[in-house]
Amino acid sequence: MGLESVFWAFWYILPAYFANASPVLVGGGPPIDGGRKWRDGRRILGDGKTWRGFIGGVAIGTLVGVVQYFITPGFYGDLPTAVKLAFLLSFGALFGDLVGSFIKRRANLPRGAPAIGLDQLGFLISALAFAYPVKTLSSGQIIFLLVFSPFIHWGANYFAYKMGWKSVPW
Ligand SMILES: CC(C)=CCC/C(C)=C/CC/C(C)=C/CC/C(C)=C/COC[C@@H](COP(=O)(O)O)OC/C=C(\C)CC/C=C(\C)CC/C=C(\C)CCC=C(C)C
Ligand SMILES: Nc1ccn([C@@H]2O[C@H](COP(=O)(O)OP(=O)(O)OP(=O)(O)O)[C@@H](O)[C@H]2O)c(=O)n1
Ligand SMILES: [Mg+2]
Repeated sequence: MGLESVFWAFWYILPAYFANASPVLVGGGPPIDGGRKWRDGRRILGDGKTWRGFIGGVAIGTLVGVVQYFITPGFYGDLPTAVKLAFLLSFGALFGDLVGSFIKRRANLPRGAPAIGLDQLGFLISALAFAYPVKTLSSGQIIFLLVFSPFIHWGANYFAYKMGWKSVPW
């Protein structure tokens, strides 16, 4: 795959990356599940999934898309398309993150426990699925993102851990 095609794949997915990373810095406050438990007696989502993180992440991811529009207008077509795409990528990423936590809680994993695969790819697959109707990538670009995103995710988490933003490096 050409370098240019790799660049556009990252450019496309950037709002989802920002949406996923932002809650670490802007999250906190009341949890989305309101502290409620599922029928198995464990939390529905857990204290790691908050309204502030979710809404803040969607807002930051969407804003990133707007900034991207002004840098490369041709990539999106027009501003409403850029907003729609960035919103769907961001919402999709954080929705996928919630589904991941739901699955982790059902598997009896405590908040913050690593779930290899789910943690690195859940948000990405969900973001790609939500954004699909507006604009999508070639299958080669999607495979590229699926292969390389886990490394970037691990790198970003390690960085956030070293910065003291996260208590665990995953
Ligand atoms: C403006 C505000 C308030 C926040 C901006 C948030 C921010 C700093 C965004 C950076 C966006 C970005 C390009 C992130 C990397 C991509 C990515 C996949 C991030 C996934 O987020 C992981 C996140 C939460 O983990 P979770 O899925 O378990 O919930 O981890 C939090 C990480 C950060 C807040 C720090 C972001 C990291 C950097 C700015 C450094 C990035 C370092 C690398 C990409 C290292 C590359 C390493 C390799 C191996 C190539
Ligand atoms: N919707 C969200 C998502 C994340 N966060 C914040 O970002 C941190 C890291 O996110 P993540 O790794 O996804 O959560 P975990 O704490 O690991 O919880 P889980 O085991 O459910 O993944 C969380 O602890 C929380 O402080 C948040 O406030 N709201
Ligand atoms: Mg985690």
